[in-house]
Amino acid sequence: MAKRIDVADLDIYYGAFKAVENVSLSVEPRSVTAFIGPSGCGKSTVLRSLNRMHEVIPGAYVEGKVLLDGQDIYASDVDPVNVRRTIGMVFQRPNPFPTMSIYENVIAGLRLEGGKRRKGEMDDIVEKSLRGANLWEEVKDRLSRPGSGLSGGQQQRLCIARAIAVEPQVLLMDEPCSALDPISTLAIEDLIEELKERFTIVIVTHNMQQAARVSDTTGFFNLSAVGKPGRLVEMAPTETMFSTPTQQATEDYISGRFG
Ligand SMILES: Nc1ncnc2c1ncn2[C@@H]1O[C@H](COP(=O)(O)OP(=O)(O)OP(=O)(O)O)[C@@H](O)[C@H]1O
Repeated sequence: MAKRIDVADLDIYYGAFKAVENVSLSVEPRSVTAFIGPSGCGKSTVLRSLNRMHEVIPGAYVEGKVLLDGQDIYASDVDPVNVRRTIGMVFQRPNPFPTMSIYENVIAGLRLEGGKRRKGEMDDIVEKSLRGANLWEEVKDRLSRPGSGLSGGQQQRLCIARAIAVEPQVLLMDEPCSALDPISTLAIEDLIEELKERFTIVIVTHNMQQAARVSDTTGFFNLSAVGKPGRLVEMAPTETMFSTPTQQATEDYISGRFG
């Protein structure tokens, strides 16, 4: 079931360096939210703090709150591994496990969870996830071949299938199309449109047309100078952001005057 995210007064650090300051925002269930902004303003850092991936970097930590349907994901009794299962992530470069078959790639997350599942049940999950990622028709006759044998766009859809196989409630996507050609990019964008019926989606993108095409809400991040923390300047329905932003910096960025 898709869930909502509420972030309050979030500061994000890499050791002594405060990379992001004072972010508060909300993400509605079953919606697509895009984070845009110039390089280094902290989009990926904020994204990774939403499923506790940030803290895997030594010395990295956050202050503030991230709530998933009202539950603090940073509470002391919460297991970060569970958080990452509930809030899945797709990365910039497709990263299927190269020696694993397409089939094994899809169920890799389930295998990590342990527990016994019958072969028939696994087959169903593989088919459903690959269908969900719009990849089934292209790979159904070669499920036992290595995932690395697929095209870049297919590999990224395989990674999306792997992410949705564990039925997360939120899907975070960090520039999922930046390594893909335009046709594969459109395939992923169509897929995002379908996935939002089941998942809450947050996507970081450098491509403003992409943000305008796929998202319901857009957040614009910026930083006042190199070495200063990034901030969320403005967040609003995507149409509003691209037609009548309230902040000059947003207007300058979306009209291509900087970044
Ligand atoms: N592992 C790290 N260790 C230390 N500092 C980091 C690390 N990763 C990112 N940073 C710093 O945190 C700040 C925000 O980086 P981040 O990658 O989140 O920005 P971004 O907006 O996603 O940039 P881009 O669009 O270039 O990917 C930058 O100053 C960056 O140098």
